[in-house]
Order: sequence, then structure tokens, then C-alpha cells
Amino acid sequence: MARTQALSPDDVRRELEKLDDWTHQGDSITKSFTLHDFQDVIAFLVQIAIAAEKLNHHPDISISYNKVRFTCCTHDAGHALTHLDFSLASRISQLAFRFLQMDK
Ligand SMILES: C[C@H](O)[C@H](O)[C@H]1CNC2=NC(N)=NC(=O)C2=N1
Repeated sequence: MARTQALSPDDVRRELEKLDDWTHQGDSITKSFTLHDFQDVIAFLVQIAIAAEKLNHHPDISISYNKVRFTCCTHDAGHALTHLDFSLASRISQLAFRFLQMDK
């Protein structure tokens, strides 16, 4: 299956089960993280930006001081969920885990 092909509801459910605490909301998946402060959010986002460029797939991001929310969907698929969104979400979770470990 092409990585930019919209996933079926069953595929979405299966992919979601592999992720840690991401929520399916409309045509996207979303998760927020709480970091120490705004500066840490920005440092974390630099890593996310590098990963997103490598994947050539980019999350929507909203920030409120020490909280950052990522929303992933594939614009090129008409705002649907594709394998690319789940790869990106998995990478974001991995980087967040590392970043939060470093912060301890
Ligand atoms: C031209 C470029 O490859 C595309 O526009 C990529 C870039 N990043 C993207 N990110 C997301 N989230 N959805 C896309 O459809 C998308 N398309």
C-alpha cells in the first residue's frame, strides 16, 4: 500500500494500538507532552523539526508555555490518516521519551 494512501478505519485502529497514548480525533491523531518550561519545549521542537524534515512529513504543533501538542494528518491525502502519520507519531514519541529521560 502507498504510504500516502488513506488508511481504512480498521488499519487506523491497528496502528493506533501500536502507539503510546495517542488519540484519534477526526481525521488526525494527536498527543500532548508537558516539559519543564518553554525553553525545553523549543529545544525539543528543534529535534522534532529535524526528524520531520528527514521523514518529509510535518506535524501541526501548538504550544502553551511548557505544553506542546502535536497533531498528525496527511494534507496530500486530503487530510486523511496514512502510514506516514503513524511513522511520524512513533518518532515523536521516541524523541519525547529520550528528551524527558534527559530532563530527570
Ligand atoms: C512536497 C512535500 O513533500 C509535501 O507537501 C509533504 C510535506 N509534509 C507534509 N506533512 C504533512 N503532515 N502532510 C503532508 O501531506 C505533507 N506533504
